[in-house]
Amino acid sequence: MTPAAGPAAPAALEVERLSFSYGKRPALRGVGFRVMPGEFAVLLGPNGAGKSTLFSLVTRLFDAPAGAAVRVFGADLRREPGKALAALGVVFQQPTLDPDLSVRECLLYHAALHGLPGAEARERAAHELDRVGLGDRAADRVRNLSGGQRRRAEIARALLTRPRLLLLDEPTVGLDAASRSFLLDHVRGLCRDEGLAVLWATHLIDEVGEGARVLVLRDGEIRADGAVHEVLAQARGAATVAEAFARLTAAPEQRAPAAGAVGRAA
Ligand SMILES: Nc1ncnc2c1ncn2[C@@H]1O[C@H](COP(=O)(O)OP(=O)(O)OP(=O)(O)O)[C@@H](O)[C@H]1O
Repeated sequence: MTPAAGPAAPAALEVERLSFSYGKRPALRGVGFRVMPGEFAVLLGPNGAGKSTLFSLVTRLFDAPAGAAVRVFGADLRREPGKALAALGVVFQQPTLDPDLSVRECLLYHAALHGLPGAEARERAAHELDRVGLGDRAADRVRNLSGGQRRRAEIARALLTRPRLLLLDEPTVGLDAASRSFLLDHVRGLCRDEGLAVLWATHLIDEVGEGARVLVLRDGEIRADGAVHEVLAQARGAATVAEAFARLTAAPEQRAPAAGAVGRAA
């Protein structure tokens, strides 16, 4: 499915003038961007760029400072937090499943916290676990699952409440190639087939697939924003995403001057 929104439809996520500091250390500086329904948006940034801080603000773990705006499907996070957060699913960077519970129990507990009636919760849990290939592991304790299986269970859990916007903070860290590609395919399929909007934070360039929207974040600033070909152009005509990322995230003294003086990276 292509992004289904017409011109009047609100963005799934709209962030404006978002700044945040830990004490005197700025982590985000005037960040602004949108993610549209059905869009797979990759928030690409090196360690310390501000990705997790951004997630903490969008999920309201931290309050955004006055002057900033975060809207989820048009609902302002500060004025209508219940409405904004109801549309949101999140997979945090640190795993949050209880290792002593079974996979099914983890999902049902989450569903109960969100007020889903028992029968519906059981049906949705079974459906989501099937979709990530864990239907036959529902009764297993989380501690007996591999890292990749735990991530899949976390995604199944995040989808129980049928969010229209899913945030994933470096969901593939520590996973092997097969597990990474399974997760990417599953989530991209949800964007394409169900119109889910996704913000996928990573520092792994190869997770930017075809058709992705790319937001490059460094030192708390958006350095580039657009489709892959637009980001290559914004990086002074880079040939690859890797080259664009290297240029856009280089320290100031390493940035080559514009106007043709730049050679192609290997
Ligand atoms: N709780 C905190 N207290 C103080 N400084 C923090 C805190 N959390 C993050 N920072 C700082 O804020 C900046 C942004 O960090 P953040 O964790 O948001 O980046 P990130 O892009 O998620 O990095 P990574 O890829 O390493 O997880 C960094 O300079 C970091 O040291």
